[in-house]
Amino acid sequence: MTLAVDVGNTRIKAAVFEGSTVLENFVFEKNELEKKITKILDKFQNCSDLVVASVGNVEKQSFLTFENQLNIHFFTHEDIFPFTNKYATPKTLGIDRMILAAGATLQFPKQNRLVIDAGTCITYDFIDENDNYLGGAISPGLRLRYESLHNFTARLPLLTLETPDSYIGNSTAQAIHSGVVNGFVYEIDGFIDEYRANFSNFIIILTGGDAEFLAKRLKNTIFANSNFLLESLNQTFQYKIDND
Ligand SMILES: Nc1ncnc2c1ncn2[C@@H]1O[C@H](COP(=O)(O)OP(=O)(O)OP(=O)(O)O)[C@@H](O)[C@H]1O
Ligand SMILES: CC(C)(CO)[C@@H](O)C(=O)NCCC(=O)O
Ligand SMILES: [K+]
Repeated sequence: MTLAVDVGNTRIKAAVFEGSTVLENFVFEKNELEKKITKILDKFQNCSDLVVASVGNVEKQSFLTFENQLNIHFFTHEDIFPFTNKYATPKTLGIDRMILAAGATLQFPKQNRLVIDAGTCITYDFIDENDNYLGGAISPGLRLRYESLHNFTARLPLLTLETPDSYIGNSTAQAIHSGVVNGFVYEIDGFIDEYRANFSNFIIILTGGDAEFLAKRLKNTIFANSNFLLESLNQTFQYKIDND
């Protein structure tokens, strides 16, 4: 059994895997890390490996208390990945994006792949059919958009996610919901159209905290898998064991 842990910018997500099957999913805050992992390992005593991808400010040291219980693998740029990294600044590429790209490469061999992760930030990652990771885009996520409108203005209230009535927002609240939600959807549909115009034979993977909300609203029909990062972590770890 493997415990996969994804330390995002907002919260932590984890899953226990038996082979490629998820036994249970967990979501928690950074200050609960040690307590929650202790509880998970109490429940799943057959866990032999703990694998981590962290883009938050949680470092490897935070997991060392579990070192006598199981093997810990904290993914870094030094690991072996199933794609060729063509990013001009490979060392600054987020480890979450590398894991997503690895998962896409392993799960969908020999085709063009676009991974869209709608989390704190929206990230776009493109891996071509020859397994070259080319890059993509980073933009503010849904909640970040609501918060920035409020934080950087005097008069805009802090709202929480709501489906707008129309693209023509007829009040401050509706104008904000339209700007944030419709803007978000138009952005993603726009990117997908651009990729479709330039590449054939490609698959889109949509994941992240806002994936399900988003999937229903896109003009392009794509399948959402909120667990894709955790599944990819588990798979990339297996790939590492097989290829190291
Ligand atoms: N309980 C929740 N807490 C925070 N965000 C949530 C929650 N439920 C849904 N969301 C949505 O999820 C988005 C954040 O996504 P996610 O949880 O994947 O981010 P994250 O933990 O920072 O991970 P990453 O850094 O990998 O994006 C927010 O834009 C928000 O709209
Ligand atoms: C973009 C985020 C914040 C998304 O989680 C993360 O992947 C990150 O911190 N990336 C570093 C910059 C880059 O990927 O080029
Ligand atoms: K993200």
